[in-house]
Amino acid sequence: MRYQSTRGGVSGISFKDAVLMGLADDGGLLLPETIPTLSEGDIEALGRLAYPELAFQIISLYAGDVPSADLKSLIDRSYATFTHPDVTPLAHQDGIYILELFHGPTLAFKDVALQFLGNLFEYLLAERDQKMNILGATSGDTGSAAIAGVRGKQNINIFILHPHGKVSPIQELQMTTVTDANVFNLAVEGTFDDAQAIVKEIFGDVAFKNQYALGAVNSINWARVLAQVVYYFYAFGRVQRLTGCREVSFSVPTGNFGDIFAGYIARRMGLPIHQLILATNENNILARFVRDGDYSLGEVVATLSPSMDIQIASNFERYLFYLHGEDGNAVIQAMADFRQQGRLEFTVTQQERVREDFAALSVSNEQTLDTIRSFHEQTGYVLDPHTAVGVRAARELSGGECPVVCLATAHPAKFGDAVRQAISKDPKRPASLEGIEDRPKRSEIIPAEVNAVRDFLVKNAC
Ligand SMILES: N[C@@H](CCOP(=O)(O)O)C(=O)O
Repeated sequence: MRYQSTRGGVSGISFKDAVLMGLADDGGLLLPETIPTLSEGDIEALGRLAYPELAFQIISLYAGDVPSADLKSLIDRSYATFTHPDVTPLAHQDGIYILELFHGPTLAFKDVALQFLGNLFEYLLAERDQKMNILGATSGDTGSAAIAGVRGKQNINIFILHPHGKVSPIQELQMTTVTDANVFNLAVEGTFDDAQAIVKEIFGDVAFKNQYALGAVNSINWARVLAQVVYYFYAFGRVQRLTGCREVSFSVPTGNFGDIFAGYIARRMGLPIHQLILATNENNILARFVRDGDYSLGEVVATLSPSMDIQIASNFERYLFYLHGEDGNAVIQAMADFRQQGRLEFTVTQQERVREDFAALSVSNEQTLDTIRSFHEQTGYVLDPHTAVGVRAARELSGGECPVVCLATAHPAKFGDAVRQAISKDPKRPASLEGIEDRPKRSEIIPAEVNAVRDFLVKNAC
């Protein structure tokens, strides 16, 4: 399998090189040159596998340059850190299947990919006798998961930018209480979009990127998306065996478009996904895009689901690539138009295609609280606010023709304030959060300026 950039300036590179390159050197995002397709029989057989074995089968299709035994051992180690034997168990509550993606070390779906990516980086660096400085941006969950994936590892330093004061208290503590010498938390005086723009600009300076061996942990890194494709197959297999259904719908709370893009890839591989429901909070650019073709930039607003407080979704460029018939020049033009005008126009045909690919809903804070409350009343199950956004969208948009899986992206204990507002009691705390408030902390407040981050990195790079 070879990889190409959405902007056409990089092609023919291997999986290993794509993982280490992160953002493509032409500023685009990397994608496989072809998407392998699977037969109905293959998919049914995959659906019977245990999670690590399934992950191995799917990831192998895209990572042919990693010897099988090595890949298997990387994957097995990555999922051994999950506290549930099924890795991503499926709960059935009130007619909806809840795919619990939060049993990893930092209690969010990001662990599914970042436990793997941390091990993969370590493996690739040892093989090439190289070092890496990871630079990433987080609206709350990616940061701690990436840190957990590489803390204490040899030859890797990690620099994570989060928007100062705009992540939940537990999310912040999960990052800042990791005081290993290779971990640097930077609280940026701005929004997640500011932080992500800084990261992308620094990656865009290819000479600097190469000099400091920068690595990407955000879903701009193809390995992130790939590892997330796996759980769509897993959920499909489990639900198919339970219900005998031919198709399954998925409702996906998403801010950076990575998680739902993984579902889009799964569908391109042949997974019979009936509806892919894109669920956003009040930062609704993606929902407006799907529903009305209105892709225009708004202000980032703070909501009860802070991990989705995003306007500029980085993976959107990957979808644009397909929407523009895999034409890199059209993507370059679209990205330039968006930078200049803060909006994009789509033809009627493109808008129709988008509505075939996705359904979408923007869910308000009030509706989020109402969903946590009513779901709890009906089932006793406590949703985190992001999952509540997904459940709300599933309820409103799925036609009931086939089962719906809602991706449960985080554990409710990460968002105690929102849960308390909804059900007047605290969510149960998993053991990993016990005493987190009392641990020593380390982070730096930094202006939302490229040079400030660049200087910090230069001083602290490995
Ligand atoms: N919601 C994310 C934002 C970064 O997204 P990513 O998938 O590109 O890492 C977060 O919680 O940090």
